[in-house]
Amino acid sequence: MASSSCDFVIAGGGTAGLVLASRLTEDGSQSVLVIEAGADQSGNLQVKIPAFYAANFDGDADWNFSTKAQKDLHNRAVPLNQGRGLGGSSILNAQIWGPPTKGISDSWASLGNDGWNWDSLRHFHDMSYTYPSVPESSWKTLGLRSWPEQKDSNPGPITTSFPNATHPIRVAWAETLAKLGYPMSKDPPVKDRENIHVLTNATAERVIFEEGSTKAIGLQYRHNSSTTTVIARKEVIICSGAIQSPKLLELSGIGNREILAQHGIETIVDLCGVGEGLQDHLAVDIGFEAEALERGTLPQDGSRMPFNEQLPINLPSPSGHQQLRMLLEQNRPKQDDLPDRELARASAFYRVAEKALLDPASPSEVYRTSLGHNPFESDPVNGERTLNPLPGTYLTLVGILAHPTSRGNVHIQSANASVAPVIDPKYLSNPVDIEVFAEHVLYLQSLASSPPLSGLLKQPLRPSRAISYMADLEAAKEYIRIRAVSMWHPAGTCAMMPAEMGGVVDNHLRVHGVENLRVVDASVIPVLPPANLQSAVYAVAERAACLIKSQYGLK
Ligand SMILES: Cc1cc2nc3c(=O)[nH]c(=O)nc-3n(C[C@H](O)[C@H](O)[C@H](O)COP(=O)(O)OP(=O)(O)OC[C@H]3O[C@@H](n4cnc5c(N)ncnc54)[C@H](O)[C@@H]3O)c2cc1C
Repeated sequence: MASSSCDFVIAGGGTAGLVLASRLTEDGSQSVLVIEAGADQSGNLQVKIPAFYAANFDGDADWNFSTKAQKDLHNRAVPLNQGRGLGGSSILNAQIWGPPTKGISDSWASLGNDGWNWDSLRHFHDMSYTYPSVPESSWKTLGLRSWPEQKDSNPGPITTSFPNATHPIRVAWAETLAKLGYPMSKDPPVKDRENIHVLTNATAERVIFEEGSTKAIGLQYRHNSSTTTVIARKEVIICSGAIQSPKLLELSGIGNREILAQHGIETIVDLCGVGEGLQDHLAVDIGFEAEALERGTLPQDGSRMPFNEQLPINLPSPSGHQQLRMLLEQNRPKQDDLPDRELARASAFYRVAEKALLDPASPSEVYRTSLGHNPFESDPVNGERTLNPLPGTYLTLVGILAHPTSRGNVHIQSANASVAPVIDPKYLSNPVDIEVFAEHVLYLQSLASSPPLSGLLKQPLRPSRAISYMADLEAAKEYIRIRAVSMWHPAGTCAMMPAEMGGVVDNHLRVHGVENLRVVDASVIPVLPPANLQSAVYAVAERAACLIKSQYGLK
């Protein structure tokens, strides 16, 4: 077993891992090694163009995970694609940017994480991205009431923009802007630094500890069919994502003692929260046939197009709130069902969800439109994975459950690092979720019947599949059970919370009971924001870099 050394070893060159590597190497005296299991896909055009994101599914850039059969989804196993390659899930994702709400950011602090609230995180959101400047004349067409001036924005490395390229006019618009010299998003020039080392196609297998202690001193990884170690002079930082960071901890002897014993792994630290608290956003779509649209506005060939609008919304009717209050009370985690530590964690999460769901100013669902219909999900009736596009033009409305109360887990099923873990999100296991979701999915039909949208859709409404005609809440629930899919936002499996509440890392993202070991990625996010996850992951990684730099006095 050969070995080398550097200051920081990062296990996982994904979204969070690369932010950390980039920030830590701003100090030229520090050396960082990134170990990434996948390849460098930066030359792959399908990775760079948002509309192609699903084209990478099932290939080399995808771990191609699938959940355990989900009882409340008619025993379906749900595909849970995750990015495998430099950039991690950001190389697969649809590049939608949606920073979290203030309420959810503040809830992270309420779970015992000092310093993790909206006021303190806002700076780290700003550090990660720059928003586009939008002239007032365009606010209306973009659905904006107002837009801050760009001079108020920090120049973060990720340049966000509004969707384009779906209509010839928008294409021309983007080309015109480029010709006029407006900047396009560029990768920050980090790759050429001498103190950053990136090893692709290398899989981290376990953290190495000082003999007889709980101090992490390095990482064992597999590269080119041989096993190698690297010594971390300062820290090992696990950034392997919400599905595989808990796996790496368990393989290293950190986790629930009973689970480790089942696989013959010696316990270094008994930490029962590892792999627990798994949460994810479920989504359901209904495609409606469209009419009276100019040729070219919607795709004629049925291909899937990028999402173009996102609208967070609360429950449609006030009577829904009364029922919701009762439902929430009836389904609180109960002492009889759970051991003490699990009850503490489940109750803390539930309180956050209750507050968010009952807050009329907070969205309980996020709605989206997508041009075209959605042929790539499995057919709920015959299970076929790829459906033929339907002739005609379609607009798909998508509903995403913003605050799931159900929690699941992910654990190893073998001590062999090459074996995938068992992923059990327990989708909809808390009855609150299906009730809230069904009400919103029914509301999608009301939205489609409301002007001016109704004027663009064939009336009476003609959904893309017969099964999506929904008469009532019960029909909507059935539709959800056969059709809901993951939005690919797994989080919470190494939650930032005190150990006595079932947390895995402290508010500096250090693993409880271990020296020189941190986790920095979606797994530490204790409660999902109601929107897409990546902006929260970037902010977490930016903050982690700041905490680490300050601990070691780095530039
Ligand atoms: C298909 C898809 C679409 C999405 N769309 C959006 C969207 O439009 N907007 C949005 O905001 N969010 C979206 N997301 C979510 C977002 O991309 C993720 O939440 C975010 O990228 C997670 O970042 P991370 O750093 O936690 O993990 P990742 O970015 O997944 O990084 C983990 C990295 O660790 C590597 N790794 C794992 N195990 C090992 C090991 N043992 N050794 C070495 N390397 C290892 C992986 O290969 C990967 O590169 C999407 C996600 C997916 C999968």
